[in-house]
Amino acid sequence: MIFLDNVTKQFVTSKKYPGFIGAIKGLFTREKVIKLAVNNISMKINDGEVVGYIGGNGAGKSTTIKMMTGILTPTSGTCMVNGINPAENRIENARNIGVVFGQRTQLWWDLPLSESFSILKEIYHISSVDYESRMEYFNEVLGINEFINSSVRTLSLGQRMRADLAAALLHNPKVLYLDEPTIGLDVVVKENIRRAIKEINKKYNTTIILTTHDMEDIEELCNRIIIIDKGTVIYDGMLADLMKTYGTKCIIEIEVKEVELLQLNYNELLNISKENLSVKINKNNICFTFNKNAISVIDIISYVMKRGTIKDFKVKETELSEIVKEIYKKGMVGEVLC
Ligand SMILES: Nc1ncnc2c1ncn2[C@@H]1O[C@H](COP(=O)(O)OP(=O)(O)OP(=O)(O)O)[C@@H](O)[C@H]1O
Repeated sequence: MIFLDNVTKQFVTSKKYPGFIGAIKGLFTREKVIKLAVNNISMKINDGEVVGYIGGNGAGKSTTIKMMTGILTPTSGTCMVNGINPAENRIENARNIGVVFGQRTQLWWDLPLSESFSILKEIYHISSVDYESRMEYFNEVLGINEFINSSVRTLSLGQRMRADLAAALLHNPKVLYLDEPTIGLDVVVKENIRRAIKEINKKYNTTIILTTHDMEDIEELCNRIIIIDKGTVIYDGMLADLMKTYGTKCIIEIEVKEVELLQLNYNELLNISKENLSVKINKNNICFTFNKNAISVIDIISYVMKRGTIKDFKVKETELSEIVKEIYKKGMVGEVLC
């Protein structure tokens, strides 16, 4: 279990002055600047959960993960990972965690991949029996045997990500931190990586903390999300609840045959305010943008069908990426959309 209670991290840096004179001045003045990167956050993540930890650039995600991995010490508050204080027991904590950074590899660049795995086996004191069975499993879910004898520098980005994931999991850690695990990958490889992550979570009950800007990763992998903004947790709950509350906007575009249908006042006829339904006409298309809590897709379609012929229609629901974009811009105030 991961447990954070009122955790704060502040960085103290020296004030920088612009230009050459500024640089000289900086040498003689000791003016400090305090940056509150993480501000009093609390969370509890149970074993086996897959949690999306998201936020805009500079929100405080990496700082939080660094405290969970023991790289940084909290300025105040309690951070415990599987009963261990990571900053005080870095080595013990390292045995329980795996980390994958999409942007950089943790493997030995010039060595064949098989050698990297052999080194990790020794570092983590993995028994030969466990090593063999895990390698077999990683080949099943990640297909690593295809390139096991190639040096890491020659691997494609997709192969390298699969190798990095296997390497992070070789010692069967209880917690896996994934930082942008699908960045730069094509859609097929992304799908494979996500499927492997799901399988590994199911097989080993690994707790997974995923930080990403890719909302498809979140939708595919996480039931729960935690959103951080300016160092503060602004949402911690089920993804489905966030979608239900904030994903109320829906768009239907209906192509009709009769021109009379284009001239109706739908707000009046459907008895619905302009706030909950806006209608735009474009050639023979009527575009309804509406709040799903006020009126349903079926209501609108059946109303139009009763009065004329529908040639075609398209429905577009609000995507998670749109909701999250609005939350990053405006915070969690009121209904974000519609
Ligand atoms: N070592 C440091 N010294 C001073 N300030 C820092 C340090 N590390 C991070 N910060 C600041 O703390 C804030 C949070 O940074 P952090 O790296 O945790 O954000 P993030 O959410 O991971 O962002 P991104 O998505 O861009 O990686 C930022 O304003 C950053 O500039």
